[in-house]
Amino acid sequence: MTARDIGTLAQTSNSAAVPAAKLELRGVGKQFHTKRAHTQALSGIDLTISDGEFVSVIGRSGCGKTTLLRMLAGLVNPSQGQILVEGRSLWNASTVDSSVMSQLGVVFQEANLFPWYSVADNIALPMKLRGDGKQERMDRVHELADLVGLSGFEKSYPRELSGGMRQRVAIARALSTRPKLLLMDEPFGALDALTRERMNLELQRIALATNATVVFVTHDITEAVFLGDRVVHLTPRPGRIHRISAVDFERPRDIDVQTEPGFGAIVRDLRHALDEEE
Ligand SMILES: Nc1ncnc2c1ncn2[C@@H]1O[C@H](COP(=O)(O)OP(=O)(O)OP(=O)(O)O)[C@@H](O)[C@H]1O
Repeated sequence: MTARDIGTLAQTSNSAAVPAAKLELRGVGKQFHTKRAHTQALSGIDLTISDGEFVSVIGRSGCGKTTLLRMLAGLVNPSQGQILVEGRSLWNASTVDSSVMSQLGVVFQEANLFPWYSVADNIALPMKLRGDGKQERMDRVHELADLVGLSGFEKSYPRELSGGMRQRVAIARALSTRPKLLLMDEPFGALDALTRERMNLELQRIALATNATVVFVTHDITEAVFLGDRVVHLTPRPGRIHRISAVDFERPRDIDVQTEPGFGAIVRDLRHALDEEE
């Protein structure tokens, strides 16, 4: 057992055998103070996410979805509460624990690729930055290109790819260091409906193949329900968890699951809950 395992076990309530949750938020809140406004972006967020779980986050504009994800990604420090990744604190006051950070992969709405790097070099960049050798990087690039359906495009440049392909490069890059936790903020928001549907299927396949734990922010209720094991609905001012809906359909899910009455009922409930906020 490593020192880290011991630390993880020590921080669980039952040190006998219960492993720490993959991700745990305890009383997390965030205020922003600017010259013009004090905003309570999030308040009292309690959420426990288990290993391999896919959690979608939805809510109206301004309810704190991106702030939540940015805190999980180590980009914004919480004003209150604690974020634990496998029992280890991500933030120590305003300082982020880089050893916890290395377990995370992040994908934003924009693919944010380096235009002068090939697909392979974009995918391998996080590995290069942490000092992995060239052969290891090349092997991993081919493995990932295959996983995200980009085999044969390794030497292409971002400008030669479609929007969906660029997003797949971004996903491959985020997966390159084998993160245990994948954080995605509206990754398919800029794509057309059909491409988005295909990307949903791809992402589900990738999440199952890698057993990654995923936190996925979206405005799209159908996408949230299709992908999620649970859907967290945030309400604004301040951003709080309004409710959490479980989605129990078996995986892998086919797009046709969306026509099942049970699926429609979950979507309808969430839509009504969002409408009631008006
Ligand atoms: N850096 C910042 N400085 C000041 N206020 C901020 C900052 N970032 C976010 N906020 C405020 O915090 C609140 C939550 O913003 P956030 O971007 O997290 O919401 P969101 O749910 O992701 O919105 P959208 O769906 O429109 O992307 C908003 O009121 C926003 O104005």
